[in-house]
Amino acid sequence: MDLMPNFSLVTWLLLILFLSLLVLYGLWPFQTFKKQDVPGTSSCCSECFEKYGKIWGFDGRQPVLAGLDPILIKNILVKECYTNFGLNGILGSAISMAEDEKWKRIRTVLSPALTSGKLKEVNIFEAYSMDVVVSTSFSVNIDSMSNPSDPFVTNMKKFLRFMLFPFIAPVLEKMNVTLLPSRVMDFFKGIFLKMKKEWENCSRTVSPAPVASPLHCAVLLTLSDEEILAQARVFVFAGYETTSSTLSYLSYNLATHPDVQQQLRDEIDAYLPNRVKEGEEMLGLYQKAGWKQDRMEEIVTIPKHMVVMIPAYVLHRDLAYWLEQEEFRPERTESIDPYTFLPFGAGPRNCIGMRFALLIVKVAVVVLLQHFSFRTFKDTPVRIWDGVCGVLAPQWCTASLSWPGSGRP
Ligand code: HEM
Repeated sequence: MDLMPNFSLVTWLLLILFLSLLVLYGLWPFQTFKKQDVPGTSSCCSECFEKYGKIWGFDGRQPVLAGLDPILIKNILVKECYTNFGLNGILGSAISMAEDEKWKRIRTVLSPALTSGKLKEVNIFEAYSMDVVVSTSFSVNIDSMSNPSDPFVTNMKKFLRFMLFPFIAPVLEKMNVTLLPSRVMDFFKGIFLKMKKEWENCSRTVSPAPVASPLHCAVLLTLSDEEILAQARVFVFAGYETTSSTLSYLSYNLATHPDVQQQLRDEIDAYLPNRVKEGEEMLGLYQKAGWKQDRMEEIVTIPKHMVVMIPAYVLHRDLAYWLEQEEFRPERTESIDPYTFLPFGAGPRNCIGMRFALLIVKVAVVVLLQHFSFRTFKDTPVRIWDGVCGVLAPQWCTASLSWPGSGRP
């Protein structure tokens, strides 16, 4: 008796194709973490945590290892200097995408432009995030609040709508495709070429230049046109959303904590009775909460090219490191372990714009509090954070964020 069904050749081929795809995408990719006994999206055990510390994996075609252990974080961010996921095309030369020697060269050129000394020369008084970041990246002054239809503002918004899909980047690379709208990119290129001419003229005639733009310095140094343009774009991209959301969250916290707001205003009035002064260290945000560091008992081998993620949101709420981690407590000013508090990353590839961002935020808050008060109104939500961490640490991110074996309630 013939046990094989009487399928046509095409049906057999489709069946084989289906089974191969199932193995390739549905079964085989989910072995990476299981093989190493690392807790993954498909497995969870407190013994694994005790064995390796706070790490877990997201299985799939592109396995992603996530970790909260300060030793692991230090190794990745400092010792094994990592690279970000890549992008091709016009952003391929941006500092945040560049790798190895190319990154070193670009970082060396840009870093001096963002030292505290240089930042003092930048006019940031009209600033809020977009205006400041655009003026420092492209040396173009915009007033996005009064002129929302300014071509620079509209193109900026289109540019910022663009989302990054790290896992398809290699495919796009091969196809030489970029996700950024070319019309928007051409707009920025036009502005850049115009500005470059002015910078070159001004560097020959006036010294120092009227605007202390990082890109001005770059023009004077060694980057190619394509590289300078990529940095301008990425500065806007990296600097706008981050500083504006920091300001939004800060104003929310000040509105919901009127006592803290009053204290801050009193300090501002005491230090700056008449005018705004830049660069004062006024806002300390977190403190180390007297935690005992867990040690990784066993070594996990991280295969080459595996994506490693450090979920800062979860790290900054881990009860092992922070007391009352959900509370806005600006008086947390004690020394902080650099690897459990990573608002600007750590190591050689940390945020190059950190000082600049802090300056923008501090000056904005000082000016605002000298003139206004932040208040809640009846629809202001009491909690705005719920729901994020379940995505980042699915199995262990419970309401109390306590980890197996973390030693804290
Ligand atoms: C509150 C505001 C900001 C926050 C929270 C922030 C945060 C960060 C973090 C966490 C990283 C490291 C990312 C990683 O580890 O891969 C980073 C990198 C970077 N940031 Fe910021 N940033 C802010 C503002 C800015 C500003 C204003 C600029 C531009 C002037 C900027 C430019 C960059 C660049 C170019 C990198 C990549 C550096 C490299 O790869 O060498 N950031 N930022």
